[in-house]
Amino acid sequence: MTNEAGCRQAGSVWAGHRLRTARLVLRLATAADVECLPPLLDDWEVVRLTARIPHPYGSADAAAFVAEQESRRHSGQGVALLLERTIDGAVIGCVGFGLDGEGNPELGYWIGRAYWGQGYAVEALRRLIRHLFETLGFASVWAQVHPDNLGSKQVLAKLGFAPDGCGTCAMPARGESVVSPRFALERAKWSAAHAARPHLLVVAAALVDGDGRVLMTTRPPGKTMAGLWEFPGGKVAPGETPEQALVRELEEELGLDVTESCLAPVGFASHDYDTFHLLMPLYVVRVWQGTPTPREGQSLRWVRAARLADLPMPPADIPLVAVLREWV
Ligand SMILES: Nc1nc2c([nH]c(=O)n2[C@@H]2O[C@H](COP(=O)(O)OP(=O)(O)OP(=O)(O)O)[C@@H](O)[C@H]2O)c(=O)[nH]1
Repeated sequence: MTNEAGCRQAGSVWAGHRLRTARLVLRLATAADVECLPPLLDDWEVVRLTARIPHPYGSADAAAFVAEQESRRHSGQGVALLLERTIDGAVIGCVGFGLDGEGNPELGYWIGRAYWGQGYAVEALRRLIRHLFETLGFASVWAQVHPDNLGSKQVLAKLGFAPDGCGTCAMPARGESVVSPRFALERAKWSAAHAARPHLLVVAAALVDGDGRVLMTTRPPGKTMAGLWEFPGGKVAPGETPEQALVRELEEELGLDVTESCLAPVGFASHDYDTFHLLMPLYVVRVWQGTPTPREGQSLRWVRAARLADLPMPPADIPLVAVLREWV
């Protein structure tokens, strides 16, 4: 766990973890990623304020990056994780860290230009930071950004980082060094904010038809995780029982009439999203009045239980797929 200087080694603590967020999987790069990196990184606007990404950027640079990251990870210098979108498997950017001389992680990140302004950097870094503090036990993390990189400063502010002086930042790929502001986040501050995240009670239904297929719906445009496939349902309102909430939600979302007596609880999701903890009982429903009609712009699909795992879904739903296989 520690190197000769007494520092924790990144390679010895990063055993290939894949981290999930609401919309992303954070994973190590492999040789199969070499072709997807140049379309994202051969873009001056993306790389001009970064320290080490060459410009122009081609397949040879991507292959060198993948090889270098493997050796950095194994030698305990740092870890880079590509951001893969759950909905379509597209690689959209990268987050990572390198250990400084005192063994503290310094964060780095970039997002492909087509994916700017959608909260992906904050979402991915929030997950990485949580892993660094909660699982790997680091005491603080820091980052240094080019003075002109306003977007990057905003990302760090949203994550709770505070200014922490200035330092000279070598930018070998740009052929210069720049005096840049530093930002830091201590574990105690992060822990207090994280502990204050709310619990959310949501209720969901697996509507099962006569052929044993389950009705899945996409999250409507404009909602969090839009486009991912989920079980119909929604938040339990104050004063409602979960069953009452489900009867209401199925009528609002799908125009279906179910009575509470038709609802059979079969399991629940307890998922710690980075900004709230979800508790979601799942009910199997086999009897209803009406034809499922998308009333909120969602898509509908009847899916065999054995094929549910093929759909991109919120991370909380993944364990429920196995539960449903036993019931359907
Ligand atoms: N309905 C539903 N929500 C889910 C599932 N999985 C999952 O993580 N969630 C999460 O649970 C929360 C439900 O919120 P929602 O926006 O659907 O609730 P709602 O219909 O009451 O929406 P509203 O607050 O816009 O009125 C969201 O954060 C959603 O991402 C699922 O399978 N079904």
